[in-house]
Amino acid sequence: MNLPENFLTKMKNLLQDEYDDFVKSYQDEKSLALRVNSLKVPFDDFLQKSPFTIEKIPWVTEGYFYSENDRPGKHPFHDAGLYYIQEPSAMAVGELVDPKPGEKVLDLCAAPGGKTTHLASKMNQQGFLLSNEIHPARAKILSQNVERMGIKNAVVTNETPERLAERFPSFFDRILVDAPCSGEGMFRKDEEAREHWSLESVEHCHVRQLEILKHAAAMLKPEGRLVYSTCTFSPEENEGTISRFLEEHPNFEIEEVPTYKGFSEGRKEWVTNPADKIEKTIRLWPHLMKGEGHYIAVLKKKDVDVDPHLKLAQPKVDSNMLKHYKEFAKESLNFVPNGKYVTFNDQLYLLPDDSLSLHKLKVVRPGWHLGTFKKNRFEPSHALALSLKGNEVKNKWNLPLDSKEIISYLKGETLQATGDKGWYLVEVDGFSIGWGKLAGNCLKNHYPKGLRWMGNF
Ligand SMILES: C[S@@+](CC[C@H](N)C(=O)[O-])C[C@H]1O[C@@H](n2cnc3c(N)ncnc32)[C@H](O)[C@@H]1O
Repeated sequence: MNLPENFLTKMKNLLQDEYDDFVKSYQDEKSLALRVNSLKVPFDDFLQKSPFTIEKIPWVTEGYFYSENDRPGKHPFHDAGLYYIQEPSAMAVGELVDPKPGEKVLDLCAAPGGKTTHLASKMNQQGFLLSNEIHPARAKILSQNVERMGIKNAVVTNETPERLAERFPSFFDRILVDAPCSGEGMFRKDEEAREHWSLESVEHCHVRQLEILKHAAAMLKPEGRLVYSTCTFSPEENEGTISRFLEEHPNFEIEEVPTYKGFSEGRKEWVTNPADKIEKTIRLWPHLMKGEGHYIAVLKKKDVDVDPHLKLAQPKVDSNMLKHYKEFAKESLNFVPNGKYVTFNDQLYLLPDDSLSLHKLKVVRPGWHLGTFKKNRFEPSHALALSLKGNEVKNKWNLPLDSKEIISYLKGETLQATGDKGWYLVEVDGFSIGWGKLAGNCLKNHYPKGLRWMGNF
């Protein structure tokens, strides 16, 4: 593996005796892992049904290593949102954000959604999760992952931290800044990160990180938790960024959090003017644990803010559309999902509790997508299917994991079926995966075209 020369020299100076072990770790295979989505499947059920060879990751409640012979990315359980494939060190971040159901949580740099889907799983569909991504194409991928994992209480935006800070002053209980960084910790798995790296990019990232943190700080409630993480080793972007941030924000302090075997301390001696307790921040090293390089700092806001005047959402909803939706819900579901509805063009959504006005923000997903209006009828969305359980619908069509039909369904083919006419929640081994519409002994396939499997399986 070709590692940048300047990077190696810098690491040698920093790590000294440890350097040889560090460099050797680049010859090891990267660790493969997945995180079980507790919104879709209780852990015990997953362990019983898992088709993979898995082993618990000590530092993550929901995390498991899988073996290199497994292919969890191309599996019906993946499409059903039973797990998210995620780097094992990255899972430590969600554990330390530790959001609780009912809280208001912001993930400011969220795409493609590894950590957002982890936070959502811990929130258990209760509270308000704002997942933001500044790059439009990446924000779309984030939104797709929110959908695949069956998350109901997330809003996805494509905004700058600055514009969000204007809208959400002192609002969130917890904020995650998983900052854009020079990516040194990902060199083992990401060739692009190796190619784009330079000493200048490290400095550039440090400046951008401080800017993002400044806006995050303004959005946190007093006593709230701000978690900062990177996937790089450079002290400038880790202890350096945090020390500088704390200098500029004396109303924040480093919080001590429990760590695990293989986690290391922040390095005071690697920066000038280190913040008090900087050694209580966390470094994850590839030569000391089974995972890539990461840095995590958990901060607490100490001050008491003035009451910010927040503008609650006053969503607009088309009453005709709502009528059709309620008819669909009465015919096809065992309950009517309700709350604050909002219509965007021909789409119907439910806002999470505590939503503020999203007016004039770039919104990719304003909440739980329920469906679309088409010529005086309502068509349920894929997001609705993925977040429903079998006992919540009138009709369901279960396809066993080892059946040919599940692959046919994922390819978009029509299935033979008999039963009452109408919408059926299609399941794989009891887990919702999409919709089908039954008429005349055929289950018409409503698996989204863009997600359909191609080729032979
Ligand atoms: C480390 S990645 C996030 C990974 C994500 N949290 C996950 O777990 O899947 C950092 C993200 O920050 C975004 N970003 C880049 N510049 C930014 C800026 N100025 N403000 C906010 N986010 C930015 C990048 O597009 C990228 O998606």
